[in-house]
Amino acid sequence: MARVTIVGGGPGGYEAALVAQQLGAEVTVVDRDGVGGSAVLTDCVPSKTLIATSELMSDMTLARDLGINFRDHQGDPATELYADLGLVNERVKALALAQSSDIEGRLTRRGIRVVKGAGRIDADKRRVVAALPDGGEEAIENDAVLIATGARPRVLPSAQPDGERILTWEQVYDLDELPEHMIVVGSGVTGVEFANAYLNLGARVTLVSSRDRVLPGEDADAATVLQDVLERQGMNILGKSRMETVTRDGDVVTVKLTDGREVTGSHCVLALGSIPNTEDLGLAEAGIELDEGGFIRTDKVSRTSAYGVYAAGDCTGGFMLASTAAMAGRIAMRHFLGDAVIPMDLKEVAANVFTSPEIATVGYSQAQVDSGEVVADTLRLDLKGNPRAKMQGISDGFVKLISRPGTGVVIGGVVVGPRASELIHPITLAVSTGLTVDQIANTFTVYPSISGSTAEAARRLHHVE
Ligand SMILES: Cc1cc2nc3c(=O)[nH]c(=O)nc-3n(C[C@H](O)[C@H](O)[C@H](O)COP(=O)(O)OP(=O)(O)OC[C@H]3O[C@@H](n4cnc5c(N)ncnc54)[C@H](O)[C@@H]3O)c2cc1C
Ligand SMILES: NC(=O)c1ccc[n+]([C@@H]2O[C@H](COP(=O)([O-])OP(=O)(O)OC[C@H]3O[C@@H](n4cnc5c(N)ncnc54)[C@H](O)[C@@H]3O)[C@@H](O)[C@H]2O)c1
Repeated sequence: MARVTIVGGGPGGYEAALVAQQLGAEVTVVDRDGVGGSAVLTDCVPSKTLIATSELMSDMTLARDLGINFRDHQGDPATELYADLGLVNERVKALALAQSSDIEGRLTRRGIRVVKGAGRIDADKRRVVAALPDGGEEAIENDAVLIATGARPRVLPSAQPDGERILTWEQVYDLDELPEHMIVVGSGVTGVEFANAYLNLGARVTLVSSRDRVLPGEDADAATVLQDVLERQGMNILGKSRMETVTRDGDVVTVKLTDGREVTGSHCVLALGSIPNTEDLGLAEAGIELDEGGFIRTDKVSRTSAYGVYAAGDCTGGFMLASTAAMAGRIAMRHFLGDAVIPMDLKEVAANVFTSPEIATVGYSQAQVDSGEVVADTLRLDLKGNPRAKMQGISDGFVKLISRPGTGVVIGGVVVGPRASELIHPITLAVSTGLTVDQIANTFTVYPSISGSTAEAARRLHHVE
């Protein structure tokens, strides 16, 4: 029986473990901080649970537009909603811990051994050494190793988190009161999601964005729509602003920008990107190549430069998502254990920014079309003309389709709107299976529905010969 050791129990590691066990291997997962990884314990799951509450707050704030008012027990109008952040965060942490223990239970029920400890590859690659919490060590012999150790928040010497008012995204769940004024530094996906969540929860929010618009890596039209909505709702977005230092004096946090300006608030979240957990793993000694950012270099079937050693997930960089981590881990195990392998195609990855509105994307981007990297037709259809959107009071958002000229094969798409994360699926299916705009256009959609706009966009891309 082939023996596989997986170092890291996040989505990259635990999904691989399940596949390897299914394919007949004897599997050990060595995990340091809790099965489920950062995805479940500190990043993806807690942030999306917090956002679920913040979305509800935002919907309730908009209820008046749809004819709903609130009144108190005496029948007097009540207008003020507030979030009890202590309760919200208790729910967030409980849900994350429960999910971690569900996953661990699933692994152990399948006969996968979980070792709590920090793993590293021995100079002899056939062995992983786990440093155990009691100070002891365990050497685990194996035929293949998967490294899936993830990444952690990037911090700077000039902006040291104190866990109370200057926070990484992992530390925000210990807040028991809503910050009066939250300053979010960094306007990538993490920064924008937190800025939007705290705004919806009722905090004053300033977002320090180093570029001229938020979400520099996303579709420019989508980022512009989101930025307009956030500013309309009162967020102070400081564009082209780089944080130099963050300091705290009592209850006041000061963010100093490189141009000398200063912003003061009650709290600050640092969302400056991630660095890979690739130190102290014995990688260099095992002949495993890293790139200049410290990420493990892998090929499309998750092989590293060392025979028998695979890597998956955030420690390899690229598209840093739970879904891609899980897929890379599964691919590694299928490859090693001789099952049919379909190499990872990043053009088929659907991703979502969980803001209000959400931004979901798949495939080639408008930027790639505009730069000439890919030749395509693009069409953007705003949701404000959609009957369901009108009924629901949705005025911001659009569907964008990107298709090959001539054949009409769909190669990309963007949806901006409520639950865009769900609406992107048919477009993802089209991209991965090569459907044409005409096939989408000729598929029934429910009337009235937001997805009617996807079909309508496809109809508008039809070429009459
Ligand atoms: C705030 C935030 C929100 C996010 N939201 C989403 C989202 O909504 N959707 C999405 O798809 N992605 C999201 N992501 C990205 C997603 O969380 C990551 O891509 C995902 O966690 C990567 O999984 P992984 O298995 O590579 O690593 P991780 O989840 O980081 O797991 C790695 C595990 O390895 C362990 N480990 C590290 N070193 C060792 C060692 N030496 N020995 C043993 N164990 C070790 C760690 O303790 C951890 O348990 C978000 C990221 C952030 C920061
Ligand atoms: N919904 C999701 O799926 C989700 C949510 C969060 C994160 N993620 C993933 O995690 C990965 C990382 O995203 P991220 O947003 O954490 O990191 P990022 O690297 O994309 O963004 C960090 C931002 O911080 C800015 N920055 C750095 N130093 C700064 C300074 N001194 N002053 C001002 N700005 C500064 C950078 O310019 C950059 O725009 C992404 O690949 C993303 O896909 C996914």
